[in-house]
Amino acid sequence: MSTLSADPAMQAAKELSATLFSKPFVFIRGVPSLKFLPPEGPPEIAFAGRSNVGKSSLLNALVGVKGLARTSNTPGRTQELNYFVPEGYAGDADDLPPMALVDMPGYGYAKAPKDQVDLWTALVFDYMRGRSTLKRVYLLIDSRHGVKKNDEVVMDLLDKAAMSYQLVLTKTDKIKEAGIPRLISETLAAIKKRPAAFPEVLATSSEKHQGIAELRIAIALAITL
Ligand SMILES: Nc1nc2c(ncn2[C@@H]2O[C@H](COP(=O)(O)OP(=O)(O)OP(=O)(O)O)[C@@H](O)[C@H]2O)c(=O)[nH]1
Ligand SMILES: [Mg+2]
Repeated sequence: MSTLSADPAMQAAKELSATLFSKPFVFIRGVPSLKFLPPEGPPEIAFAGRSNVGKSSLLNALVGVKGLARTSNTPGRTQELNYFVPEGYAGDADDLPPMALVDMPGYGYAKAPKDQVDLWTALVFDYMRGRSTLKRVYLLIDSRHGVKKNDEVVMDLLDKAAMSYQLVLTKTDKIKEAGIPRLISETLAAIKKRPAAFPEVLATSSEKHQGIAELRIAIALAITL
């Protein structure tokens, strides 16, 4: 047995991830501006990244429901902070879901007017800076493009806010499998000196369902921190 699987914290996270993702998830709220945020309650996990990087697709792969979060070829599909929770909780103070997943608008290029994109970016940045129940931001990076200038800006903001984040490579089915380990080490090198970055990079493909079990376990660990 490897040291990792013998680790009691890892074992507990595996069990928690199995429980967390055993129920169907439902959409509960779209938040167009901060004043519509739900009261702070369950631990939140949010997905950030450039437009079209695959945030909504990754959320769907995590919960196992195609089309729950709306996806599109057109950058700028997700336009609000969209909250998803496991079903079966009333949502009152004494019956809160164990966590909420938050799909967010992308930053950078989108097929939408600039003013609109600026508003989405401000919404995402303000939410990530100021939400005390936000446990971790998953910052998605397209495997074909790597870390870009606007990802660096987001990481600067998260480091400054001391908001924990972890990088996730997406769409690995679009690159040669042999190139993945090198891409992971290059990405790790890019975050080495960043204080709030989790020192591990996950590689995923929502299309091929790769890296999804690992991400579920990482989320289970993150919400128990
Ligand atoms: N090949 C491949 N395509 C993917 C994968 N994940 C997402 N896509 C495609 O990439 C496009 C964008 O996916 P979305 O999930 O909508 O991306 P997003 O980051 O939510 O985009 P915005 O909401 O516009 O910021 C869609 O055409 C998806 O089908 C993947 O793992 N592999
Ligand atoms: Mg989206």
